[in-house]
Amino acid sequence: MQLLDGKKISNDIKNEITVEVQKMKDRGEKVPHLAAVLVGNNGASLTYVGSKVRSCEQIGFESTLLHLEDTITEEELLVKIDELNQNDEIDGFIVQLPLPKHIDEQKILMAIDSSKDVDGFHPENFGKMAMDMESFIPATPYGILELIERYKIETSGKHTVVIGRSHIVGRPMSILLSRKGYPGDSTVTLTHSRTENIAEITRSADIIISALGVPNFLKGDMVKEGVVVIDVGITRVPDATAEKGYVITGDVDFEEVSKKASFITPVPGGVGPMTIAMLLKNTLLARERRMKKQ
Ligand SMILES: Nc1nc(=O)c2c([nH]1)NC[C@@H]1CN(c3ccc(C(=O)N[C@@H](CCC(=O)O)C(=O)O)cc3)C=[N+]21
Repeated sequence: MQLLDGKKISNDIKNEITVEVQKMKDRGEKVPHLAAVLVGNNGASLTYVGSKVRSCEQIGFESTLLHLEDTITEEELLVKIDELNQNDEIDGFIVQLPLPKHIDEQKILMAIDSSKDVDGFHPENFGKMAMDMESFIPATPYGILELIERYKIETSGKHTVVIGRSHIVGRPMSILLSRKGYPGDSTVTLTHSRTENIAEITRSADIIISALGVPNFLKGDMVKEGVVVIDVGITRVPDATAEKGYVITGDVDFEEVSKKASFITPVPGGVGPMTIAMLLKNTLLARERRMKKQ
């Protein structure tokens, strides 16, 4: 069994981006600028947005954090988004999800200028991705593609089983791995909460990507020998003995499944850090594309 070391690969990618930023500086060009919009004080969201901003500083990007009260109205938030759309200093921005219940998430995502949508959540980017056109690929699926490539995992003709049909991970992942060329050409099965006999399906999988959010869902008897397992789950499970009062737990029973897997991601240290690295990569791409247009 070999670990798919997201921590290490994400650091490699950050170092590669740092080199590109330095070249931009040397040429006297503007460096990439990422803005993050955070509404309210959700604990996990604060952690993630914090590490996005810190990563920007590490690699030499400019960053702006727009931290808004959870009492903000949808209309007021739309005004903030339009300001970011218009602001020429900002190359890309994200609106951290989930949003408070009184705000229509779809309406907000639709308001983001697609050329600054470094999360790749706007339907224009989703459609372009599905049609192999230039777009922003959502950071988590993009990070999984990078892991597959950098560990040279064969995908052509393989049976890939995706668990979970979210717009952010499962659905785009199923499209990306069935595209022509590498890392694609997979025969993809997209499974979800209504899937019957899921263990029968996962047992026939060469590659399993689980983005369900149910701790320790995938057990040893649900996979075949030699399977490649990518665990996107990151649930905070309360644990009084843990330093922070919780442990981050994946969808995969690592203890059992790692005994049969050829490759497997750890949680934490797998897909999570890759998500952040690919958000930075998308921001670099946004800057480069904007510069070309000028
Ligand atoms: N607009 C938007 N874009 C997102 O990309 C987005 C979002 N909303 N909402 C929430 C999810 C989740 N997400 C993670 C990013 C990093 C880690 C990460 O670095 N995880 C570490 C552990 C971090 C910890 O201590 O919790 C790891 O797995 O090793 C996890 C999850 C981005 N998301």
